[in-house]
Amino acid sequence: MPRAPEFLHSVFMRENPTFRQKDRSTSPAVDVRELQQFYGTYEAVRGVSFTVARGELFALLGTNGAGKTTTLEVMEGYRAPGAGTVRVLGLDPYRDGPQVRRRIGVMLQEGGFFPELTVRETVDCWRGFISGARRTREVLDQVDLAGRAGVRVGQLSGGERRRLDLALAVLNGPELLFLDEPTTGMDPEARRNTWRLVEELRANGTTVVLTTHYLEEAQQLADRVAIMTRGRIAAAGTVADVLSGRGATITFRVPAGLRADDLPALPAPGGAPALTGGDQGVPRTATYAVDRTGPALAALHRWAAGRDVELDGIEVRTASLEDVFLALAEEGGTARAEQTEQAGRKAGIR
Ligand SMILES: Nc1ncnc2c1ncn2[C@@H]1O[C@H](COP(=O)(O)OP(=O)(O)OP(=O)(O)O)[C@@H](O)[C@H]1O
Repeated sequence: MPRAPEFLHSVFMRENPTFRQKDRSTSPAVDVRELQQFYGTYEAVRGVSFTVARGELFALLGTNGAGKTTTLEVMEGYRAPGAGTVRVLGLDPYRDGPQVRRRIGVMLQEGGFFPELTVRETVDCWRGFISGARRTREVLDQVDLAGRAGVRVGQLSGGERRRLDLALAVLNGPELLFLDEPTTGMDPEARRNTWRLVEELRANGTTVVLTTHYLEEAQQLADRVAIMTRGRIAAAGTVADVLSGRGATITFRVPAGLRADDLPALPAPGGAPALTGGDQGVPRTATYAVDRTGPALAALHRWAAGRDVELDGIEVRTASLEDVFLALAEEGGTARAEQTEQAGRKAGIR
């Protein structure tokens, strides 16, 4: 037997199908299905699907021109989907724009500010557009700009401007925050402070969707990531999911007096190591790329014990997000070729 509030809730939901459809608590924060987006005839986003759960921090990664910002702009309601469906907090962000915008915060790649206004005046000015906005002082404290409140925006550093962008994005106390490359232009300390702030927001229940070029940022912050290349999602999941099965490298200094032929073939793709160094005082180093570290290390230790040699400087390094990112970028065409193509297109069409 349901208790009274649950019972009333279930009756209300049954009698109000429209409300049920927009139920805030059960629908994912973001639900993107088979999204396609075109610029003229160019298909910038080619059938992308993912969901972001409430309270999750989701990072969209990818090479330049992969389609991250375009996907973000559809989620933010700035563009109608070319094909497919997008739901944000259970609503259609394009059709239900005003309703959605009240509940989300958006930090664009480049915010437009009036350089003559001070930081405080800028925030006050934005507060005028928002009902129930948070207090200026509170928001400036949160982004560590309270000490710069009286400074003209034109005199802020690049990193400080990004923090002002962030202040404006969280002014309405959003349930869902979109951050497009939030730490670009920040020094390492400011970047870490921003990570702390984003972690605090998430700890307080805010859902965060971010794009970033800093892979350690995604590795540090994200519950789940999706890596886009050329308009498609090439890998997605937790960082551990994305790294799983991506292998590792085993490196050690080649013992003195041994030739390349003396080194063992390990259970690894190709079996043989890559050799580096060996002249001008640089020690000769062997590196094996292996799928599974256990059998490869066991074989290496058997070989070393049999020859009575030391494996000096041995290091086992599992694949990082950067390794996976670069491998995927190469699979989708080299990142460099892609960037050149994008630059040409941007120059011609934008
Ligand atoms: N207004 C536009 N007109 C024409 N092409 C565009 C336009 N905006 C984006 N594009 C193209 O669409 C593709 C995806 O661009 P998008 O900005 O979404 O990529 P991105 O992954 O965010 O890249 P970056 O990391 O460089 O910001 C690119 O090839 C880009 O050149």
